[in-house]
Amino acid sequence: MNILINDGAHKDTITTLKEKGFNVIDKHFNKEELKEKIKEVDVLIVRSKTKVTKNLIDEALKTRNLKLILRAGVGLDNIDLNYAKENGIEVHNTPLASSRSVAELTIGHIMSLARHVHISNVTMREGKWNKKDYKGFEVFGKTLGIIGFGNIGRQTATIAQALGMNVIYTDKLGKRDDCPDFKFVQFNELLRQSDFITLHVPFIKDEGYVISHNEFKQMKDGVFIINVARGGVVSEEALLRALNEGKVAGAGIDVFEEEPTRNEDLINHNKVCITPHIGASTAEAQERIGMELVDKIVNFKM
Ligand SMILES: NC(=O)c1ccc[n+]([C@@H]2O[C@H](COP(=O)([O-])OP(=O)(O)OC[C@H]3O[C@@H](n4cnc5c(N)ncnc54)[C@H](O)[C@@H]3O)[C@@H](O)[C@H]2O)c1
Ligand SMILES: O=C(O)CC[C@@H](O)C(=O)O
Repeated sequence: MNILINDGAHKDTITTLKEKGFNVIDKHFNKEELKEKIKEVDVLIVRSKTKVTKNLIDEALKTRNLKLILRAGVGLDNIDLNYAKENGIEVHNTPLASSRSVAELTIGHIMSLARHVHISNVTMREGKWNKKDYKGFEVFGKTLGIIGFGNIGRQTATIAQALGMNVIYTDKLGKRDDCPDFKFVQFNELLRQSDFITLHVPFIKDEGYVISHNEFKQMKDGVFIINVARGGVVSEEALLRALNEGKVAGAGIDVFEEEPTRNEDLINHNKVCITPHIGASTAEAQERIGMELVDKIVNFKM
């Protein structure tokens, strides 16, 4: 069986797959190259970089070798899921393997914003000692509003609660009966009550932004926004305006409407703590993801 790992994988994943007798191609093919390569592949493994579009699937269908697409991670927005399934190609992700890592990055952004860590790193390297400008605040007692109370949202809630934050959440599926420690509120109520708002929802193209101009208007003055979910769930244009008008005091952003982002206004904004889509980029998450991929391949019935 030919397995193409197009966006890299943990070294143990590759070794284990080879030991089990699979032919592993651990190499990145760009969009054009992949159109050819996909014809000889049985299993395609991708992270977020490779876009598995209808066109790419059409190329695969010319030989019908491709039977399984594995997303080494959670979000399936880079894969044309319906088209793959309609054509008998199975698609799976690794839904739990990175939740803790993404939640920890969320808390990292919160702490950085509260204490100016991100901007101190910039100004100190410019030779400045801006001690007076960097009076922060404790997160203890502050209200964290979580939009999307799935795997990552709930992990974030647990850590935030341990820090003494008052956690409220909303979810399109409503109140979760298995989470009695956390208070469910309606979406608009969460916008009004929160000091920090963090999103942990999937990007669904047809649904558009979850947070845009109208939602910013309803928030507290001086609110902080964290988006480690997906570019496209928060409007970058609306966020920049809210930051510049002072409505939003700071933002922690790991994901962008276009990646790699070229949004210089966002990248260079003093009130933005920024990371290059590294939510799942920890040794532990990648190892767990890798082992889950191996299990899925070994148990896949060709
Ligand atoms: N930054 C990263 O590296 C990174 C890593 C992993 C996942 N992610 C992103 O995080 C997202 C969430 O991951 P998860 O594992 O928690 O997913 P999940 O499916 O466990 O939870 C998502 C929750 O959001 C809810 N939801 C969906 N749309 C909503 C909306 N508009 N308003 C309110 N609730 C809504 C769902 O009902 C669900 O409970 C993923 O879809 C992915 O895009 C990012
Ligand atoms: O591939 C990555 O590193 C990002 C993964 C992350 O966004 C996910 O949805 O799992």
